Amino acid sequence: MQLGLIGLGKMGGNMRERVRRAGHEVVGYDRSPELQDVDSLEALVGALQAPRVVWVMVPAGDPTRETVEALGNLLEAGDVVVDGGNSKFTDDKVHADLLATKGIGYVDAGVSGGVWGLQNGYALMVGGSKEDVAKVQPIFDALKPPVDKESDSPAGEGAGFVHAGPVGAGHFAKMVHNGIEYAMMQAYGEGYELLAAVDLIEDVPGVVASWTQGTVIRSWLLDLLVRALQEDPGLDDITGWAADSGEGRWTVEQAIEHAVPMPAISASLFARFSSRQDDSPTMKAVAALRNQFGGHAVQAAKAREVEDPA
Ligand SMILES: O=C(O)[C@H](O)[C@@H](O)[C@H](O)[C@H](O)COP(=O)(O)O
Repeated sequence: MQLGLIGLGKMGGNMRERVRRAGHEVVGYDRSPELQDVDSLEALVGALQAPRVVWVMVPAGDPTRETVEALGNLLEAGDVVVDGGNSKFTDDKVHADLLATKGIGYVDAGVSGGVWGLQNGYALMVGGSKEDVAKVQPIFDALKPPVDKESDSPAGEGAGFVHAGPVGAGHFAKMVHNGIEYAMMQAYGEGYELLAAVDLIEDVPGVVASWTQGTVIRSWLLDLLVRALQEDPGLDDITGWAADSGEGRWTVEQAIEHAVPMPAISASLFARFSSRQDDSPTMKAVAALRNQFGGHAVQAAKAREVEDPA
């Protein structure tokens, strides 16, 4: 079948390639001329035969909203828009309702797999009506990981793809996935730090590597930590600064709304905020208070740099 794909960056570019390898025709648009197959959304829509499927793979928020709105003015009844970015699930109903006024369908797809997806396939968590999802299914089949017949996973054919529910369910499932991702990375990171903190352990990368087979905590993230430690055994080349793109915050927001206790995921989110502080105002206050009530020692701040009068 034909697919229109908007956004050909790290994710979209590889997805175009994977879908093409499965024998489908992909017409790609990106703002960067060196990546694009066509040079406008109008040209992309014009190159596809109805009913069209157009997959949006641009950053969440305004770029996705603007693209969906533009497509609403270009597509026609019976076409389907897929948002495959990391959009907040609450955006999906807004997008679906907007497109529904023109009879255009909408499917939200949480996509996991990062830069490895071209090789390994992309896990897909999908929301939308049965009818709209069915129109996109050949593309989902091309993108998803092949079912591993050797695997002992109890998921069987259910591994790597789910139609999780109506519009919004795909991005909600992906949001929770990412919350779990935060907490798992945090747990591996904390374990790594303790191993590295003691003289008793002489081969930290070796311990981590040994855990990748047979243990209860083996996982793909652990494999990636082994890889990172092979490239940079003491992680000396990077600083402990971690960004977040919103999914962890939305997961914790939902946990609060539904009174779901989420100590591990919320702690891992807050650890990222801490990672971006040079000097914690909270801990300054704690140190100041200990000093006030108990005369406990504080560490003097580094002398402020004196401005060069020249
Ligand atoms: O499953 C995936 O492939 C990842 O979850 C991916 O989608 C993730 O969103 C970004 O790599 C960074 O997310 P953060 O900036 O929130 O860590």
